[in-house]
Amino acid sequence: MQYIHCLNNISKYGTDLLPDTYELTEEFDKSTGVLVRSAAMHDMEFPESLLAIARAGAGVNNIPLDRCAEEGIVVFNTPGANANAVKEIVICGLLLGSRGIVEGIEWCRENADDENIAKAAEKAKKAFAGREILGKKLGVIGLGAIGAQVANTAIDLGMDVYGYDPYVSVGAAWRMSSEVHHVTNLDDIFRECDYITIHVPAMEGTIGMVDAHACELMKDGAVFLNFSRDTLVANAAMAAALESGKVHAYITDFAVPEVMRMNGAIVLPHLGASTAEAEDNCAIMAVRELVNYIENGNIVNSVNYPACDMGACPAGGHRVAVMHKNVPNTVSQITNAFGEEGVNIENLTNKSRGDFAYTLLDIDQEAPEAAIAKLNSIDDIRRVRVVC
Ligand SMILES: NC(=O)C1=CN([C@@H]2O[C@H](COP(=O)(O)OP(=O)(O)OC[C@H]3O[C@@H](n4cnc5c(N)ncnc54)[C@H](O)[C@@H]3O)[C@@H](O)[C@H]2O)C=CC1
Ligand SMILES: O=C(O)C(=O)COP(=O)(O)O
Repeated sequence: MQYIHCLNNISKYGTDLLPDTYELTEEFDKSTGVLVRSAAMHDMEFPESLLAIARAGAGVNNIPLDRCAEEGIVVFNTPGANANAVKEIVICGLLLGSRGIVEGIEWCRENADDENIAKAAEKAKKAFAGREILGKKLGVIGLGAIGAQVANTAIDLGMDVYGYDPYVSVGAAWRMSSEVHHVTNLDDIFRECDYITIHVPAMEGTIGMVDAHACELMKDGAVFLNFSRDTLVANAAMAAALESGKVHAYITDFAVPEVMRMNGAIVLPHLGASTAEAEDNCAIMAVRELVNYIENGNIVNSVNYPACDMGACPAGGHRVAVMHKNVPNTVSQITNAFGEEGVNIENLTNKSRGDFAYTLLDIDQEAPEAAIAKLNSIDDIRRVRVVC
């Protein structure tokens, strides 16, 4: 039996796909696989039984990726599965930053008991007048699954769109409208655009990238949208920019105390991916990745181990997975360990990613205990698993 622990609510459409040999468990300590959304995992200790963590979503900054790699735990995410949900809320954010919608709603609530509210509204509304997004310049920082969709929809809405992403994938570039202007200097986005939206992961190199310098460059009355992560924006700089009127509105999906104290921030409680469709899509993809890894040793959409796919375990066949450091002489030690026991390797895939590597082998007989013991004794090997 394989035990799966959910650290957050995971859609039933995903967990219903778990085979009969899997059971959802409340006990983290006996889990083979973990399904998670935004639960903080950095301070957690992982049980020896844990093979994989699947993040039903995009951002993995809540998971200690390097420590997981060291402990032979594969971490997956679900690229693109919630991108449409985020795109739609970003479009909503553009409008929230353009029109006095939030203030107008607040005014109506405050005046709910006024019998003459209709007349009062006609008088009050001039305080909530806004501007249109048609023809305005939108800067998109990060043109991955979400950024590319935001750029395309903004083009459809008649905006003039500028995109910046030095690492854009070929797939995302293909999906993006040719009308998106390609920007190679981030400062130009800050300098030129009326609206700016950021869609990059929070990691070394992006944390704090919207700093005092960026705010200083922005056009007077710019609107900044952050549906990616709170840490991308330096809060003190944004607070000052809002205070001075440099930034007209800061629309963010991250309710942190510093932001709650900012005048001019419109704050949502991390709602970007909270649609039924996105939750179902993410859960389905996460469960498929987890089961494919546990059953076949295949790695699809991992963020800390290389991709590796040898198809389904051959019927009646034998497969061994070895997770190891990406250092010289490891693959030969692995093949020797089997060779010395008279085992023939029928298929072998070896892939690396940064400091770690993965070797998946189909062998012609049940893996001999002596070979497995030998592999487990090698320093640079992190985990050896008989898959089937
Ligand atoms: N508010 C919410 O509920 C949600 C928030 N997110 C956040 O949005 C982020 C992006 O999600 P996706 O578009 O699905 O990810 P993605 O991986 O498809 O796209 C990220 C893009 O950022 C680019 N990038 C990386 N470093 C960059 C830099 N320094 N400058 C410019 N571009 C850079 C990459 O090349 C990639 O194209 C996630 O990492 C997550 O933090 C994602 C989903 C839901
Ligand atoms: O996918 C992401 O990166 C998100 O931020 C969505 O987070 P959630 O699954 O709603 O906790």
